[in-house]
Amino acid sequence: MALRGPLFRLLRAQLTNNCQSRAHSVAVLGAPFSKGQKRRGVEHGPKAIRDAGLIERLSTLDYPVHDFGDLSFQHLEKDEPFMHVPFPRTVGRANKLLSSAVSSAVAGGHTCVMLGGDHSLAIGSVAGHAQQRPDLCLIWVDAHADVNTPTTSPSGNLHGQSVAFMLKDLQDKMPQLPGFSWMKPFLAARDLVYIGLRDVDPGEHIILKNLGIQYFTMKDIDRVGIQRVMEETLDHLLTRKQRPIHLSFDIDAFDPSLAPATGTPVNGGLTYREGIYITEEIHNTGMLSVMDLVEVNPVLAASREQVESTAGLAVDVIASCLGQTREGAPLPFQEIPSAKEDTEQLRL
Ligand SMILES: NC(=[NH2+])NCCC[C@H](N)C(=O)O
Ligand SMILES: [Mn+2]
Ligand SMILES: [Mn+2]
Repeated sequence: MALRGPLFRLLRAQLTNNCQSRAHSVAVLGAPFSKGQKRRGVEHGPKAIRDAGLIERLSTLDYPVHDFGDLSFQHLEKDEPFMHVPFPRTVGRANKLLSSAVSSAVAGGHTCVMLGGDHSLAIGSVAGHAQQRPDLCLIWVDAHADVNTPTTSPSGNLHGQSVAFMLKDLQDKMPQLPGFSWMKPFLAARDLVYIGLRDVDPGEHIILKNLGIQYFTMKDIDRVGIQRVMEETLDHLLTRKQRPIHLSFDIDAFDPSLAPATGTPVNGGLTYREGIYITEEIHNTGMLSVMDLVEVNPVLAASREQVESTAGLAVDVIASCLGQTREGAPLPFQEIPSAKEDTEQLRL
């Protein structure tokens, strides 16, 4: 008997899930770093996320999980600002170190989870990923576009400029910053999609429009819904070919009522369900290769509960990227019921 219809789809989904979850081990890499902005505390993000039970949660998902601990970053004493950009050499050096660590994790066959730290770390994380997978595409989930250049940046902070370092199309707008001679821009504007934007600086708006970057603001999500946004995102990035996804997830994409412990909160953010829908859809592509979870700052929380809810949300996002579902875990391969039993169950 040929297998067709809902039963076939169920079995295929279970087999795919099993193949996906067995194909990769997960490498967790902590990046306790805060010099991409001026507030203290975001360097404690990796500890807060681990304390919220990350490793335990990931080990329920049927992957080998390797926690590689935290990288150790140096703060350089002599690090004069470049224009109004603070700590350029410290940020450049930290990202160089992170890029080799991510590159090795990917080369070692792991799906890599980078815990920040501030969002300037995406420079090293995506660059290290691109060393191994030059064909990657980037999904940036954030209230902010982080695509300022040193000239357009209102704050000077490098966590608001990460994407500008990556884009080949912005090369002629980027001065050579001390600390960054190790990297060359590697990303085409068409290989990037933003989701969740609601605080975009004037210079960033011009860059998004001039380069024709695909982006979905919170207003777009209000208008068409998160399902359509994800369909369009994945069509845009994966239709021409299947390729590795880098997800850079800034916790401030969520509404501040859900993620209060962060440095640059903006009202009107993602709901819990929108955020988890994004990560479920990314997991379902089977193409997630590296993810960043950044900007959890326990020091800025008003209470212990706020630290726990923000870090707990980070754990939920990461677990959902790696296959935790809202419909229960897929059955292990051996326990898939026989076709006959299953047909009977479906009839019930
Ligand atoms: N990763 C972040 N939280 N970035 C916030 C950036 C805020 C502002 N656009 C700036 O460039 O300073
Ligand atoms: Mn942000
Ligand atoms: Mn950001």
